[in-house]
Amino acid sequence: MVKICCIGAGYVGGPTMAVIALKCPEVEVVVVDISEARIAGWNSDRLPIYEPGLDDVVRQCRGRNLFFSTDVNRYVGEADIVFVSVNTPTKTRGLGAGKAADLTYWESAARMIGDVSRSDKIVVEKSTVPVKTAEAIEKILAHHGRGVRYQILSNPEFLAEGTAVQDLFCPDRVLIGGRETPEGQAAVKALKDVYARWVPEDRIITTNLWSAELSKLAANAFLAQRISSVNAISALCEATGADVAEVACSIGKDKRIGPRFLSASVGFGGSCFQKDILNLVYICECYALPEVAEYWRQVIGINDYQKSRFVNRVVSSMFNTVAGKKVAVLGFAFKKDTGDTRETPAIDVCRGLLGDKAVVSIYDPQVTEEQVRRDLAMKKFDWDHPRHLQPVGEPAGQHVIAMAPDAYEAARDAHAVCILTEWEEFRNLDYSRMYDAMQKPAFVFDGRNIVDPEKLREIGFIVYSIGKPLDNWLKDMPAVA
Ligand SMILES: NC(=O)c1ccc[n+]([C@@H]2O[C@H](COP(=O)([O-])OP(=O)(O)OC[C@H]3O[C@@H](n4cnc5c(N)ncnc54)[C@H](O)[C@@H]3O)[C@@H](O)[C@H]2O)c1
Ligand SMILES: O=c1ccn([C@@H]2O[C@H](COP(=O)(O)OP(=O)(O)O[C@H]3O[C@H](CO)[C@@H](O)[C@H](O)[C@H]3O)[C@@H](O)[C@H]2O)c(=O)[nH]1
Repeated sequence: MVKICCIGAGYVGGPTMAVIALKCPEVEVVVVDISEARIAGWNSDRLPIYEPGLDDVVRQCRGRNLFFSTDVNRYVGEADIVFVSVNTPTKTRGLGAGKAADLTYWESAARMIGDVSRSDKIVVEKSTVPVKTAEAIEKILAHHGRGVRYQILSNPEFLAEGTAVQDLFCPDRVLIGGRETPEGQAAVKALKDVYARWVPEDRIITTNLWSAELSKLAANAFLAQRISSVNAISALCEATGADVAEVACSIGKDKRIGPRFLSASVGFGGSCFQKDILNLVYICECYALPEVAEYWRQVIGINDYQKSRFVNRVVSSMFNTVAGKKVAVLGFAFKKDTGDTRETPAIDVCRGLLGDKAVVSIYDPQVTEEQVRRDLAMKKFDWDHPRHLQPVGEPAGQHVIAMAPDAYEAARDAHAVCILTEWEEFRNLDYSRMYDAMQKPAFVFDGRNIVDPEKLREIGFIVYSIGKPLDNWLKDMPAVA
């Protein structure tokens, strides 16, 4: 029986291994983690991450050929194939701070593999890493000696949260990079055989190691660039009276552009886009390519601009002050169908509102009060460390932040509603009921373009929707930072 062990039971390690276990019943899959709480969660009825369809997959194979354990040494030692899916945060100190990937967890996992291995292993990079990381891990393992032979593969993950199970069942492609030696190619084949159990062969791409590593960073940079492009156009739409949805629809009809991933928003969030672009920027700088670095940095620049532009709209529309005013925030997760709040635009928007002394009332169907308080207290990039190692600052005060049990409670007595996550339930709220319970004039700031501005205006709201023709009220109040 082939034995697989995955180091890191997070958003990637957990779902990916669950699907491998489901599709390959003859393979034993063990997911290990240094976090006892995470592993306890995976072994319980309430999984540590919310992902549609995941409960069902885990239920089918946990205890059969899927196991979760904190006994890292034992299961790594026994495995034929070791996936490494640990955190690769952005460095906050020292060389490359604010850009470079912090490979502390990665390196400690590599050293541990070297320490406990007594049999040959294929080591698979699942984490997103800088180009040439495979060379670093080869060096670490080579120096451990003991006659154990290792093959390093790059097999980056492309799943998106909220659709992880679907993405894993039916990926656009699986990418496997390996050394161009007979041993390297044999390792590539061994991993390919695992995926080939359910992924059509023509979707399994094999490349050299560096192409695979770079493809992951490039894919995320391209995706994020699309969002920054449409968001940049959204600002111009507001200035000119064009409608960003109509522009996106028109340009998306061009097959060379395509219709997906063109929704203007309050900004992209999530654990990957910003981090991976910063990583790319740093690599470009290291290879003396400052123009290329600057090009990609601007994708993040526009994203930051979009978030602050949104806050400025809110504050300027409400007579340039939100001090003491209740503002309802609907949605805190970085996108719908996930409870993940890593790098969510809601953090920056809430901080901006709190900076202007608003009283913020938040409702999100999947995010807890504890998580919101941690997020608002944490410094930039600190969220990307294992939870029990995250440094947390002074939590935001009880009097300025409150969690509401539902959207109506959040909006009661509020001056404004800000929609920051595109949860389906926010499309179908009874906005008349909400309006009746709010202060007047009542505002809706739709950061996801999910409500019909005309219908809301009929109710009486003053409405701002990203990239849509502006309400007369807003035209008179330019949002200047
Ligand atoms: N989240 C995504 O959608 C996504 C998608 C593709 C790629 N990635 C990449 O995958 C990697 C993991 O991301 P994630 O979202 O799963 O992170 P995560 O924080 O959810 O999970 C990482 C886990 O690794 C554990 N860990 C860290 N060091 C360890 C060690 N030495 N031994 C054992 N366990 C250790 C942590 O406790 C944590 O549970 C990152 O490089 C990320 O960029 C993430
Ligand atoms: O048209 C769009 C599409 C997305 N977003 C936002 O962009 C962010 C990222 O969304 P998405 O890419 O769907 O989710 P992630 O889980 O962050 O997935 C991305 O990051 C992963 C981690 O590297 C990759 O594996 C995936 O392929 C890549 O899509 C979210 O805040 C979305 O709301 C928009 O604003 N407009």
